[in-house]
Amino acid sequence: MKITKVDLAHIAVKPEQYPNTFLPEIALAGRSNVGKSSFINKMINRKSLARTSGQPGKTQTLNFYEINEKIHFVDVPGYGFAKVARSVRDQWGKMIEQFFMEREQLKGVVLLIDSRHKPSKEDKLMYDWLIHFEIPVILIATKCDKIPKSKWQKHLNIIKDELGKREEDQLILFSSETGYGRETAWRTIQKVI
Ligand SMILES: Nc1nc2c(ncn2[C@@H]2O[C@H](COP(=O)(O)OP(=O)(O)OP(=O)(O)O)[C@@H](O)[C@H]2O)c(=O)[nH]1
Repeated sequence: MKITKVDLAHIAVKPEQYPNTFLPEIALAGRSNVGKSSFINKMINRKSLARTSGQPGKTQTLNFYEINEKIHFVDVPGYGFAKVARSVRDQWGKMIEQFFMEREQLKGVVLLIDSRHKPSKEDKLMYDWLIHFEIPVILIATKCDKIPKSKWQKHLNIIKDELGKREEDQLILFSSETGYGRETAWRTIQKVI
């Protein structure tokens, strides 16, 4: 996928602030620190449009990135970060749920899982929740450069088994360091939209 234009087009915390366009939207969800911002940056070939850091829990709003004037990536706050106050987490939960359930332009959710670890309880809840609400889901196993290639299949199998992955859902190994999986991820996203 050739990227010609990217803008951080909108930042929203409530529906009145969602962009007033009909572009198809793909949301990015995952545990805090899973590599969501790095995934976005790699997909759009930018070093740091989406902010990355070693500091979990920094994305607190719905961030709409407009790509090639054709699609929005929507970065949502990561879940499972204990240091964020409970009241704030509850607010994020409501904001994300409302967006996922009510937004007509939303065509699917990319759910990022750290390829090194077993999916967490929250990863499983999120996956089941998306299936329950019939939202198409693409699974991305992040940071695969951190495990030896000989163990990739084993780690993929663990993710599949732990999540109870459905046959029809794609599970794609990805590295923001090397760009591995980028083309497959774009192809899959284009199919979903
Ligand atoms: N080696 C390696 N490190 C990665 C990769 N993706 C992300 N990281 C590192 O993991 C850390 C977290 O990455 P972010 O992209 O900021 O994670 P995030 O999910 O956006 O974090 P939140 O905003 O807290 O939700 C950073 O130190 C990244 O450099 C990857 O594919 N390979």
